[in-house]
Amino acid sequence: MVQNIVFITGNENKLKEVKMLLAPGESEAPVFELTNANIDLPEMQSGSLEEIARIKVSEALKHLPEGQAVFVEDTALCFDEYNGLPGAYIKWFLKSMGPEKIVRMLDGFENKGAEAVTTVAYGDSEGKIHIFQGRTKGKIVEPRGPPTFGWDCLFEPIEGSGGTYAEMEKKDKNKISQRSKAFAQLKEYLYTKAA
Ligand SMILES: O=c1[nH]c(=O)c2ncn([C@@H]3O[C@H](COP(=O)(O)OP(=O)(O)OP(=O)(O)O)[C@@H](O)[C@H]3O)c2[nH]1
Ligand SMILES: [Mg+2]
Repeated sequence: MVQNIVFITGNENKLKEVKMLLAPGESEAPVFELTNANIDLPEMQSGSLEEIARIKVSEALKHLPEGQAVFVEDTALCFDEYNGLPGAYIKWFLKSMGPEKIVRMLDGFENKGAEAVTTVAYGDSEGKIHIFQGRTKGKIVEPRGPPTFGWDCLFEPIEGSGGTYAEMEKKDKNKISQRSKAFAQLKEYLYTKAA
């Protein structure tokens, strides 16, 4: 039976990527159907990315009928020189400063290293929570590429071919991004559980 799973997010760019990442492969029979709900969930902030995602999905479960499977994700951008900050707070830094000033936060530091982290929390039909996490290392650079998605224009992944996320085709970003690594684990879990 094809199970329905709801992805709760207010972020159109995330939704676009996640739809691509969870699409069944050519030889795969779909085991779940993905729908989306834009519910503005309260986001508890914490130093623990896992705890943020866990609480976020618990909030989501409160809005849904019992037995509905759901997932959320929370994405952080962690600077090496800041010992992991801004982390999950990057959203608020972006909102108040914009990408240009975020780059200036590393002026005076030689090490521009950063790590993008996506943490997925999946609440299954029994309300049990499963956590999956993907990480991609890179560096913070002067903005390059269209400023359409958060900090995409200032993050240059090491695994890529030298471009920022914003300069990459979606399909290429999806080969190496922290989000693709986290969702590959969720997909694997959903497919093996159904087997
Ligand atoms: O350049 C980017 N490439 C990415 O791959 C990416 N993923 C997330 N973000 C941004 O980082 C903050 C995360 O906050 P966040 O995880 O709470 O997201 P959100 O509040 O926008 O959506 P949601 O919580 O409703 O799902 C938000 O400012 C997002 O726009 C990204 N920026
Ligand atoms: Mg959010």
